[in-house]
Amino acid sequence: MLQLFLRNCAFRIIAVGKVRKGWIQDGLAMYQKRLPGLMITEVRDASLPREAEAILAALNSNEVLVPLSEEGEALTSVSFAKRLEKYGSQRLAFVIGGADGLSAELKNSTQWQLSLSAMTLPHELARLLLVEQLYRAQTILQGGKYHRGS
Ligand SMILES: C[S@@+](CC[C@H](N)C(=O)[O-])C[C@H]1O[C@@H](n2cnc3c(N)ncnc32)[C@H](O)[C@@H]1O
Repeated sequence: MLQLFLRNCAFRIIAVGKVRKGWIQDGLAMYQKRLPGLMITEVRDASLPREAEAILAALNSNEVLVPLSEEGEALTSVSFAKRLEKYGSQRLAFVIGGADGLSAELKNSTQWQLSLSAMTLPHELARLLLVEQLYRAQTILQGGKYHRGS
C-alpha cells in the first residue's frame, strides 16, 4: 500500500519561481530520476495576493495544500515518512513560496505547514531539500539503505 502510494507519487510540488542555479538543477534532476512521476508545477513570481491566487488556481480540488515555511512543523525524516504514509492515497501539494514567502492567508488556511529548518532558505534550496526528503521518505518506508539516521 505505502509502496504503491510512493510509486504513484501521491504528492507534487507547486513552486513559485524558477530554479536558475545549475547545481540545484542537477540535484533536482538526480532525485526526480529516483522519484519518477514526481511533478513540479512552477508558478510565476508575482506580488503576494496574485501569487496566492496563482497557487490556488494550480491546486486540484482533490489535493491537500501543504505550505512550506520555517514557522511550520519540524519533523524528523522518519516522522515525515510516517506522515506521508498516514495521508495514504490522499494527494498532497507541497507549496514553496518565492522571494517574499507565502501569504499569511495561504499559510493559515491549512492544517499542516512543513518546516525544513528554523532558518530561512532560498526557495531553490528549499525545493532541493524537499525533493531529497521525499526520496528519503520513500527509502524509509521501503526499508532501503539510503537512510541511516535515527
Ligand atoms: C526565500 S524564502 C521566503 C522568505 C520570506 N522572506 C519569508 O519570510 O517567508 C522562499 C520560500 O522558501 C521556503 N522556505 C524557506 N526556508 C524554509 C524553511 N526553513 N522551511 C521550509 N520552507 C522554507 C518557503 O516556502 C518560502 O516561502
